[in-house]
Amino acid sequence: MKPKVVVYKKMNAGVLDFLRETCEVVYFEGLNAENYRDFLDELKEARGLLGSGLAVDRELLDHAPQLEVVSNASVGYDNFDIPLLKERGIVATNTPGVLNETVADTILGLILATARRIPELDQFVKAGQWATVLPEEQFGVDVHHKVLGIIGMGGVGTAVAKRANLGFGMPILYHNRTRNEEAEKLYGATYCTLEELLAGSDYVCLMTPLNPETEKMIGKREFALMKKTGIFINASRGKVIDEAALIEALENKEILAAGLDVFAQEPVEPDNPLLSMKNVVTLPHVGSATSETRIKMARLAAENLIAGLRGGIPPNVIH
Ligand SMILES: NC(=O)C1=CN([C@@H]2O[C@H](COP(=O)(O)OP(=O)(O)OC[C@H]3O[C@@H](n4cnc5c(N)ncnc54)[C@H](OP(=O)(O)O)[C@@H]3O)[C@@H](O)[C@H]2O)C=CC1
Ligand SMILES: O=CC(=O)O
Repeated sequence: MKPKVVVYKKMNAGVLDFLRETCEVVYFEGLNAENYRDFLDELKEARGLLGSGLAVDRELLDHAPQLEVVSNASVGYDNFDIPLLKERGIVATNTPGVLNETVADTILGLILATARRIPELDQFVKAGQWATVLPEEQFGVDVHHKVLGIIGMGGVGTAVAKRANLGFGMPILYHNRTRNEEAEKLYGATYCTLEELLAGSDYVCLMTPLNPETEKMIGKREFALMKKTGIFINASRGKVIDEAALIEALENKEILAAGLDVFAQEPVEPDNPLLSMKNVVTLPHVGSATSETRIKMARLAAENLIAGLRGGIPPNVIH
């Protein structure tokens, strides 16, 4: 008998067919108030769960007594209660690697858009306000050859360093808990403390996972350490920063601008002060959102799920 798996996120048809070769798939294109009860009912006999973003915690797991594998179609797994999954012997997996280049493209887009004020000037032109040669107050700042600090030089961080260093001639500072020799050798990245990075960078790019150790790791003290001309970029998770402290730093002109793909609450509340700041460029958590990359992530998530259900060690098991 094929193992029953529940997919709770819109999936590419080819990936669903691939899953159906070995599994009985119950498919929810998305979860909402109407179908959530049915979803919980389906979990009763599910041996696998595949999607992203849903809190896989005690409340959910209590509805899923047969669960063997939870597979995220994302690299971040802050939605998983890892200690509880371990306690229950449930294998957890994610999708690192396949999205690095796409997310790095998005981050370079945020850096350029913020520094050169592209969305703001786009609005200015479209509103018919371009009447004369632009005054200096509307100029941007250079990106090329400025110092980029990367907090979290992992898969995505290294792909950002490659673009910034080889393409834009940017010297790279980075901070991790451990050294990244590849980034040092290939992109001349210099390892430093968090404080040295914040004080020495023109652009600070945050790319760590969200976990109890990193939650609010960037707050009032850290923004105060940045240059007044510094630009802050976050594509990790909104809760890795103290969002109120970022708002304050921008309001008090302690930093110049910010580019954000992620927020403490998603979708972001319409009255969040960040949304009314001209010097803040926002995206709706789309770091990896190209069709090509999302298919690769879905396929990898499906492969992880199947490997786990077969009793093997999936390629991307979370330890
Ligand atoms: N906006 C989007 O669409 C996307 C967001 N993400 C987010 O970005 C995160 C990173 O992705 P990815 O690069 O693939 O992950 P990796 O695991 O490859 O890299 C994470 C890096 O963060 C460092 N790190 C972890 N903990 C700390 C800490 N306490 N202090 C300093 N550095 C730390 C790690 O180094 P070390 O262990 O040595 O400290 C590592 O270099 C994901 O977990 C996800 O939350 C990822 C992809 C897309
Ligand atoms: O946010 C996206 C991810 O893959 O993590």
